[in-house]
Amino acid sequence: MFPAVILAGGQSRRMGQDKATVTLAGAPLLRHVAHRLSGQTSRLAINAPASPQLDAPFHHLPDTLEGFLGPLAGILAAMRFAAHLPDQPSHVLTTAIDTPFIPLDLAPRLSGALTGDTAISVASSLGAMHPVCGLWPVRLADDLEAFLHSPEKARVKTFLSRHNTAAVEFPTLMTTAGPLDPFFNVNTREDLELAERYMEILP
Ligand SMILES: Nc1nc2c(ncn2[C@@H]2O[C@H](COP(=O)(O)OP(=O)(O)OP(=O)(O)O)[C@@H](O)[C@H]2O)c(=O)[nH]1
Ligand SMILES: [Mg+2]
Repeated sequence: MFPAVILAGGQSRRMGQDKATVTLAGAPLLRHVAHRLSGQTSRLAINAPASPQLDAPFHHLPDTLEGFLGPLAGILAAMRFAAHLPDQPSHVLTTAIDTPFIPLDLAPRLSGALTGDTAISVASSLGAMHPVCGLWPVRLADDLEAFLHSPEKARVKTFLSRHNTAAVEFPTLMTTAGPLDPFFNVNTREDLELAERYMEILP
């Protein structure tokens, strides 16, 4: 199993409140993501500017580069964290704070795609890639840091295009209200209301 880092280093501008602390079905979003990752990872950390005021027993990782450089800055912090772990994992899993329905088989399926020359494995659903949800080789940390200093910097997809990347397609979740994208993204208050309704009807 690989370590995992929940990326919560964004500014939550659309939500207007730090998404790590937003409550869904009576629990912070962070709890939902951590719950869905439990059993899939060797250890869990959260990437955020400040340690969330939650009773979370997770390791806290601030970005290693300043200036809100986007999700890749969090992915770099995740790689640097993994590189210092005693078991020296080859890869680190990342996922966003605002996706409370992520697949329960996320890590094994992403890791199953790491064959041959494939360096990075990222999630996809309904034909769309979710580039912040992936398995990243720890050895690419210096390359990523150099990329973050280049003019193209922030775009995750540009970084992915520089490496052999596998996109792993995940099926929709079946609910009584129809299919639900497992990577449904809670960015706004309206998304949060929708997520509340989905929580009630998830099997
Ligand atoms: N470490 C780090 N993570 C980021 C940064 N920007 C976004 N992220 C993370 O990337 C994921 C996707 O972010 P978005 O939902 O697009 O952006 P957000 O900043 O959370 O919210 P908005 O401000 O409303 O766009 C989330 O897990 C964010 O926490 C950043 O500058 N640094
Ligand atoms: Mg988002």
